[in-house]
Amino acid sequence: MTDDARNQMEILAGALPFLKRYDDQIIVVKYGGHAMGEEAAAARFGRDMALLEQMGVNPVVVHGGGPQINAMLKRLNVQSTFVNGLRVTDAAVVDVVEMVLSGTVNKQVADCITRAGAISVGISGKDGGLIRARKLTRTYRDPDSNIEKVLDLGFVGEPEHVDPQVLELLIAADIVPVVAPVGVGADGQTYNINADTAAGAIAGALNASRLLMLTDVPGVLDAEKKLIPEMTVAEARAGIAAGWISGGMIPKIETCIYAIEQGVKGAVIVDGRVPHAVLIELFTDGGAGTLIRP
Ligand SMILES: Nc1ncnc2c1ncn2[C@@H]1O[C@H](COP(=O)(O)OP(=O)(O)O)[C@@H](O)[C@H]1O
Ligand SMILES: CC(=O)N[C@@H](CCC(=O)OP(=O)(O)O)C(=O)O
Repeated sequence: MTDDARNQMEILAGALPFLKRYDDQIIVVKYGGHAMGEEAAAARFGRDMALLEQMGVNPVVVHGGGPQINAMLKRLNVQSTFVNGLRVTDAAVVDVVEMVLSGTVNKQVADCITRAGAISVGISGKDGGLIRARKLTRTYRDPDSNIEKVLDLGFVGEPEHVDPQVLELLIAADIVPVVAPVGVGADGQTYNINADTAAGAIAGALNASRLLMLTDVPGVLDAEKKLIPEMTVAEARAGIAAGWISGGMIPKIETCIYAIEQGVKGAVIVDGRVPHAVLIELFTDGGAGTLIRP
């Protein structure tokens, strides 16, 4: 037997306790638009999801697509801005968001997993009554008048109710579900939901054992830009208040906190650019990225 073969078998044997831990468990993976990157990375992600399924773990993918939406808005000459990491979404923008997320991106992600040998089906939060949404209302304190005001982000939604039945049916049939973060209101209005928020709500409704947030940074970085391997909910909240956690990292951290409060056992922010980041996180002692804990 060669050294390579022996190493391979050692790695496989080392993964055994972790395989037992995650056997038949649901792992929700948020696959960010920035993490999708080039074709080779997407193919690798597809293979990792197919491998998890083969190992008896049940991955559920919730994807983003912020950069992909930006590119399409630019092509169509439609303007949009962000406030606290959320896209201000008017009627024209929501049409493009739905087209890109539920269309191109959703099908691409499911296809990567299917081509890697699993069966994957892409749906949006509008399918099977998965995500009923309501308009997101946020308040902020106006610095000039010091008065609390309502922030209107247009058709940005938040999950009001998640019915995981359609996902449970797919999981029971050994199909890997891929979800686009688009929801529908009681009145039929389509809402643009931040993908992190959607992933957290789905992880909570499915009682997932892990929520993994794949992005394009090594994890949460401190004020000196050093990776924080582990942080408490209180420390994360302090980082947002102090401002060294900002932009797109805010909905990510808030989602991790929400998921933990819903009973998800661990929420981790992982660098999706690192090859096999999900497998390293799940099947090694050291893990990867930043673990948020109660
Ligand atoms: N403390 C922090 N640690 C790491 N990233 C941060 C932090 N504060 C803000 N960010 C920003 O958050 C971004 C990740 O969020 P986002 O761009 O929305 O990712 P995704 O598209 O993967 O959801 C990083 O690229 C970084 O610019
Ligand atoms: C309300 C809101 O901001 N929605 C996001 C949905 C996509 C997303 O979250 O994509 P990433 O995970 O790649 O950032 C948006 O319009 O960009």
